[in-house]
Amino acid sequence: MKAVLVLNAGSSSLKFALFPLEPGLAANPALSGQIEGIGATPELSAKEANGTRHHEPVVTHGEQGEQHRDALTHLFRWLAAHNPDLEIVAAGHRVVHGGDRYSAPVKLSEGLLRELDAFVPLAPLHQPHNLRAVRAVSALMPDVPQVACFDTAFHRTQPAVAQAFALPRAISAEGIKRYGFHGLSYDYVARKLPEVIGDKAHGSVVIAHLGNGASMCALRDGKSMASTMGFTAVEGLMMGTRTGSLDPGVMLYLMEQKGMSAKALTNLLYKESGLLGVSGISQDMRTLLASNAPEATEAVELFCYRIARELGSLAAAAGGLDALVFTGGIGEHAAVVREKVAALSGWLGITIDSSANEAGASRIDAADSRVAVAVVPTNEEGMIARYTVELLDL
Ligand SMILES: Nc1ncnc2c1ncn2[C@@H]1O[C@H](COP(=O)(O)OP(=O)(O)O)[C@@H](O)[C@H]1O
Ligand SMILES: CC(=O)OP(=O)(O)O
Ligand SMILES: [Mg+2]
Repeated sequence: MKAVLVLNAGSSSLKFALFPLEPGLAANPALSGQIEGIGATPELSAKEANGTRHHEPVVTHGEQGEQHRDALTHLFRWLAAHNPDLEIVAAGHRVVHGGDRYSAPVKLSEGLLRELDAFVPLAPLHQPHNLRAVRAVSALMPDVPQVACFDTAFHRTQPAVAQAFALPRAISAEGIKRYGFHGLSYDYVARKLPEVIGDKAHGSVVIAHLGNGASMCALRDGKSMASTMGFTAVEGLMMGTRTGSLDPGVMLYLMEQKGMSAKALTNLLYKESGLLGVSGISQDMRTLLASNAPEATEAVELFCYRIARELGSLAAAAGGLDALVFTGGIGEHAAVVREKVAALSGWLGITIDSSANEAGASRIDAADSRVAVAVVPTNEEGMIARYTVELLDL
């Protein structure tokens, strides 16, 4: 089987999928899964298209870089053992940051990798791991062409005003601007949307990608007009462990009055805040929804309130609101979150049908809702496979 391997490498996980190279490229992979717990007790879990599931431990050694390399080596051996006729013809990667220069996927080379290394400080939770996976594939399969698919690329259609900070020109000229992320997800959902909401997909739309990382995007005619994430993936919504937008004065105060270092602040903003920090219980929405603790309820309320606030702002950027779309692990599965956001957004013309919402339907707006409300499962891996095949002309 000739196949495209898709990799989405995170700090402690490596998500993978194999898309058979067939005419029209299958929307669903022959196999998908992840190695989780890299750095602790790594485990591979995978699911075949026919529903067969696999689980096994993974042994890794050494420092972080070597552990990721070991995890990939394990994955390649495992893939070959389970698919004796497998021929990986290309690898497509999620690379979170492509800066200002890349508004489309590109073929990877040594030179490009060095260029992308420069964005590591801008996306510390993602970029180093994304690039490490590319280098590991180069080392293990030097002849396989690789493609970088950027989370930032989809947002390069935004008007300049949506990408600007009110900073002195010299600083802005250095590339300190709003980039936006989760673009692979927005692109996939935007292409799927006409099937779900018809012509409204070409109007003013807001998509809420609510996963571990969470952001929202305003679109007009399927193109990004604005996003809640900015220079880094910490701006905007409250997330699993990230603060989202925070008065910069809080950071100055913590540095000047509390002597907090840049490293400690980075940890605070990226790893100790959000649902985890506010609840003091968990970063996982499922755990919080199942908890009776008032702190868990408060964290969920704040999460939904922030989404509703940003929805008003993005409707302004989109010049109105014809549709609201939920995606990502929370957006797709947490009916309570959708219900709460809708309840706060009645003023925009949003009313949802509670039973459709609880049943997990793809259209959840009530008959008298002016705004269409939809739930569209995202498929970042499928988008990467499609980009890779198109770019390499496979
Ligand atoms: N059935 C569910 N109900 C509520 N939340 C869910 C459900 N399934 C997944 N989630 C939440 O989705 C989030 C993870 O989203 P996902 O998009 O998978 O994350 P990632 O950004 O790591 O890809 C977690 O907070 C998880 O609790
Ligand atoms: C950009 C970003 O936040 O990604 P993730 O949701 O995978 O953390
Ligand atoms: Mg995600």
